[in-house]
Amino acid sequence: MQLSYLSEPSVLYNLQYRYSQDMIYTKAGPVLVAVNPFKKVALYGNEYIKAYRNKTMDSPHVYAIADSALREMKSDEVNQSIIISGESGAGKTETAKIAMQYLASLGGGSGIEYEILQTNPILEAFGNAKTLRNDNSSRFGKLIEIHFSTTGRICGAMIQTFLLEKSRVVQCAVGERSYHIFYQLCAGAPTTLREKLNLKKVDEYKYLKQSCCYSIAGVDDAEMFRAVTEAMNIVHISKEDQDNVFAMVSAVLWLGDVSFTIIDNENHVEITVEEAAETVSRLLGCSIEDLNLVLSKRHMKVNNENIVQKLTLTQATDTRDALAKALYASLFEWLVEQINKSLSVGKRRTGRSISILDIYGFESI
Ligand SMILES: Nc1ncnc2c1ncn2[C@@H]1O[C@H](COP(=O)(O)OP(=O)(O)OP(=O)(O)O)[C@@H](O)[C@H]1O
Repeated sequence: MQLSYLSEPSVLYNLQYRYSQDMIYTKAGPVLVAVNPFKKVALYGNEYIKAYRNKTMDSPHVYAIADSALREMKSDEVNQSIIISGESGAGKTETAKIAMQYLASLGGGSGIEYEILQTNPILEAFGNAKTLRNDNSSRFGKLIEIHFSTTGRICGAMIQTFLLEKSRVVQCAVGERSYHIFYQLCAGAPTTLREKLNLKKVDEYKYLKQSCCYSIAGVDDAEMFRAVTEAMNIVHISKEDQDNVFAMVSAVLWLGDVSFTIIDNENHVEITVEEAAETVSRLLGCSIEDLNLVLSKRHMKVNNENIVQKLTLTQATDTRDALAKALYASLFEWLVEQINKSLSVGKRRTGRSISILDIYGFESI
């Protein structure tokens, strides 16, 4: 904002110069430009929060943006929105979390702010994956609406998610991973759960094997699994529901291993009754016959008549993958629903809100 001559080279030079001094934030009118440092920078924490709250610090920062949203919400009595945009790996999700931390710190007190922050590990486990650009890439868009009471305290929140990348569940490029939760569950499930869900090692599942990538440098999936279950406890997802969630995650993995046997010379198939089919039907709570019916036959209604068409190998494989994607997407939606119930504002919704939009990056090469 202080540049005398505004041109692309001078803007870029200044961004680069500031970046080299670890000044990753620059102000351009009401817009904050954040350049991903890809390392820990000493710009966050209680001291900084205090300084921005007391206005003893005024250099460009996400805290300053969150602070003005909070102030304007209170003084003008108008709801505020913070829109975070940028390409994949730019730092949107981290920036959204930093803004949430500031709001939680200033508007906290009831304890609900801690629950709101704990939704991050859950949504990241089920909706983030390692891509070639970003080890923790959000594969969905998120809008979080944080509600404040008339006294300016956080009283609840509502999360909306958009466009989860379902195809990743069944197909994944070499060097990338599917959703973190698959690896976390296999690495961190305690023995009893492991036996109940008949869990194998990650490199034994067809869906996970195709990308030849099982771990992320510096990330302990078993430890992350414990963090996710802890976060689920905090947002009041019962132990029984958690077990059901993990049963569905395991069912999706095992679905990828369900194979078919050709039964005639027109390439029609039936499900092969072996460990994969048995495990899937047990975890889903249906019989193998029902699973076979769903995966190897198509039911149609023509002129009020029910017609059953046998599927070929390719069609049955596509149906199996579609079921895996639909199961996973429903599970993700269900989780968001449970989180929203736990954070529900309900009758406490008396004041205003600040929304943070973190919409996922576009891969431009
Ligand atoms: N302020 C920051 N300080 C330190 N590291 C950061 C910061 N912002 C981002 N990073 C690093 O960059 C990585 C990618 O950031 P992030 O996941 O927020 O990107 P994104 O824009 O949300 O990407 P996608 O669209 O793929 O989800 C983070 O995992 C973290 O390592």
